[in-house]
Amino acid sequence: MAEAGSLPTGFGELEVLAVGVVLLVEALAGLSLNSLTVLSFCTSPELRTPSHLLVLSLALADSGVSLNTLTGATSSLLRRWPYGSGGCQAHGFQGFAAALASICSSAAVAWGRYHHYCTRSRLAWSTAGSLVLFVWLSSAFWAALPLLGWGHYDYEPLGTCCSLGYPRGDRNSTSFLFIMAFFNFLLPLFITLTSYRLMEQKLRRTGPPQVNTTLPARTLLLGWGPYALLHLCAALAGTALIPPRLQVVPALIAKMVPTVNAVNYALGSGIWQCLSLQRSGWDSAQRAARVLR
Ligand SMILES: CC1=C(/C=C/C(C)=C/C=C/C(C)=C/C=O)C(C)(C)CCC1
Repeated sequence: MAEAGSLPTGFGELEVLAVGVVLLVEALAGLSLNSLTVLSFCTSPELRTPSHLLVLSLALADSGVSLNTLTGATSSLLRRWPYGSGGCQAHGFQGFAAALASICSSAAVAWGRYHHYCTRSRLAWSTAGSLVLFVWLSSAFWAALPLLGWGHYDYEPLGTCCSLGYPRGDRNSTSFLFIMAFFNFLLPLFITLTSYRLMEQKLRRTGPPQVNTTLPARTLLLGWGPYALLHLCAALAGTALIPPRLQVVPALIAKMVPTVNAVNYALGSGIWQCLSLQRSGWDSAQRAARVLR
């Protein structure tokens, strides 16, 4: 990690500043859009349905990713990590748990939509609730393992954020990477792809589908795939051949996912519209009250 006030090796002054600014923009966009989604749920009773519960879980996970990004942005702008090694472990755990919850919640939303459009039965509260509980417990479980010695958390190349450390070429971290990636990336990606593919086939007969069936899987693949690729390269060949500047890119791409998700899921399923409809409802009620006074 960089000493206080000095630049991390491989980075210039302007680059550290640029990464800090990009992280700040990503964090603020992700936090504000996902807070809007959470606010819509709190204020609109019509959104309190089992399928929307899955979207709420995704918005909460994405808010967690954005909050983690905000910490990374502020320390990048400070050019040092001010919270010590305990803070690094806590930051790594929080960001990784939120990232896994986001990936798995996307798969849960995809399955929920498949259930909604392709089966005749309604999604029950107990099913949606158990799914959300499972997603969060499983994410916390996988994110706790590096704290317990399987895998590890470490500083990212810039030295101002912490995340899952690269495999060190030993069996411990390599086995963690492959098993974790199977359950938390490949499996959710498969569920997402299959659910939307089946939905497309079914809905093609009844007209164009009402939801975007390609963007969620693409977001998972393009948003989190570079992280997976970087760690895979590190496991197979080490990081000596990957320039530090290139190692920062997957994190910058992944931290854009909360914003893309908020726009796709909330806008696509009319969640923010509920908020604006309710506002206009309040406005007209207030206007009516003023007329009556
Ligand atoms: C290695 C690896 C992954 C790593 C994810 C990480 C390291 C996420 C960290 C996210 C953070 C810190 C977000 C903060 O805002 C994935 C994508 C699960 C896919 C499988 C391989």
